[in-house]
Amino acid sequence: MTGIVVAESGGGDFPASLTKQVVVCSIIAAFGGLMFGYDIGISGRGVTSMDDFLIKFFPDVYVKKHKAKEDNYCKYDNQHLQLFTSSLYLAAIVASFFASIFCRKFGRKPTIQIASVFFVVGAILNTAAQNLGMLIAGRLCLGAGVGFGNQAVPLFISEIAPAKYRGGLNICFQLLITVGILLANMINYGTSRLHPYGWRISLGGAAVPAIILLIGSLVIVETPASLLERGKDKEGLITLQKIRGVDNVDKEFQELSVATELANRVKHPYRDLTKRSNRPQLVCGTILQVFQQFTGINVIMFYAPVLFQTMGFGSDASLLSSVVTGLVNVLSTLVAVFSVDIFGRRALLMEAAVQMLIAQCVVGVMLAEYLHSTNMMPQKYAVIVVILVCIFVAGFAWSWGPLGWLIPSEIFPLETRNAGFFCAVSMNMFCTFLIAQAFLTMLCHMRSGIFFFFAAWIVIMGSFVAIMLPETKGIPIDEMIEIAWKKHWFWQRYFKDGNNGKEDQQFQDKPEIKPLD
Ligand SMILES: OC[C@H]1O[C@](O)(CO)[C@@H](O)[C@@H]1O
Repeated sequence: MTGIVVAESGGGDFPASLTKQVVVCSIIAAFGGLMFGYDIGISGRGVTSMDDFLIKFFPDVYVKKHKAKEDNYCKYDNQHLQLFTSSLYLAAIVASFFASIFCRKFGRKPTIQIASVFFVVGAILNTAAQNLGMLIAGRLCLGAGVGFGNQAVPLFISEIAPAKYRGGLNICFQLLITVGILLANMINYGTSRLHPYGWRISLGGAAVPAIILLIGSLVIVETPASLLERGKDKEGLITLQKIRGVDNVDKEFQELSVATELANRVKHPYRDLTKRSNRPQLVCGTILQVFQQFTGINVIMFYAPVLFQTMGFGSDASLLSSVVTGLVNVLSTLVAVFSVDIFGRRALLMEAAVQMLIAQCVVGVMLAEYLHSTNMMPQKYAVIVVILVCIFVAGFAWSWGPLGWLIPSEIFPLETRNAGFFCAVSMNMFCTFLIAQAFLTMLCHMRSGIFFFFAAWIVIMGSFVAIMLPETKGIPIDEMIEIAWKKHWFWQRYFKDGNNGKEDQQFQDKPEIKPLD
């Protein structure tokens, strides 16, 4: 299996202008992120708090919700309801494994096309759903789309972007995820008044970006790296000239060829990944995804309306509050686009950890205080909780959200980058599934204590970053081992053998690249 091939700038003297081709192709591909975000926003934050939807598919929850005496914390504790949200992530884990193989064998473009077909079918099944089976089948299709999309889109964008713009473009994937969540929240707000089929419009809305992605994916280019990886050198050169907008791309093409050649020498990247010298990147890359999810962000993303209703808000106020947090999410992710290369990764992650910790603890205390005694939070305190939730979401959105994807994409050496990135993506999906499946039950049993549970995780992750995570800002990817890992007080011991930590002879000599005629 070959590795991801992302051209490095080396001296940064490749043609670096952002051409129309790159911008258009990136925007089209990023619709994969928008689809992912829309699916996140539509399920937990919307249709599951709509009565018409509950009556049709989850009548038990509907009855419980409207029982005056029912304990607020347990109103929505229903395994089927949670399965509706979390089934998507199970499908995504399985799909992303197959997607990683498909992506290497057939290219990024067909992988994105398959993702969009899954998205369209899933949206149709969900809109037309007559029973729970059909609903879950639709979610599974959407999950398969997420698996294929999330594996291919970040790769696709990274591989066509000029090195200088890769960081910013990479975060645009997360930015579109947040836009998708917000759009879904706004649509939910409108459709919740359309009885009895508003929820069908919400679920059907997913078909619009899916169709745009499907049509758009027919016109995007294949990445030069993927073409080279599959032996189509001439096509790779022509595509590179096309996306850079100049004829002279020799230097970048040469480096790309060297990188491909090196990556192609690795026959078992998954086995390689377990080697001692790859352990630091594997540990940090995957644990960041665990941490990203255990901030508790998806409690807000999936269940904010449920949470706000738990505090005594009406349905409308709950959905509106979700729109507000969704907007904060988008705007704060924009902050990350511009600040990540100025303040660095560690500073953003640590600052946000403190911010999120304070917000979680105060919300926990307020819920414990007011919901315990009255089963209904006074309005002015509920508003404070919404503001605290916004502070929490802002912290997440300019740190753990985008950096959870960016850091794993920049710390692995080329030859294990594909395998390493797959581990990170599937870990993200797995932890998202865990939270989606368990949250409502946890809320019922742990009550306001759930906020302290996530607060404890935030202490752990903040400490991990402070002690264990090297700074990667501004370091060229191919110098990451020398500058970031070998100088780190702890991780340096993994690179003691003096050959860049690579134990194989295969990496000792650089391949010679034959010129193309
Ligand atoms: O913006 C919040 C969203 O971002 C993600 O963490 C993906 O990076 C999702 O799991 C979450 O719902």
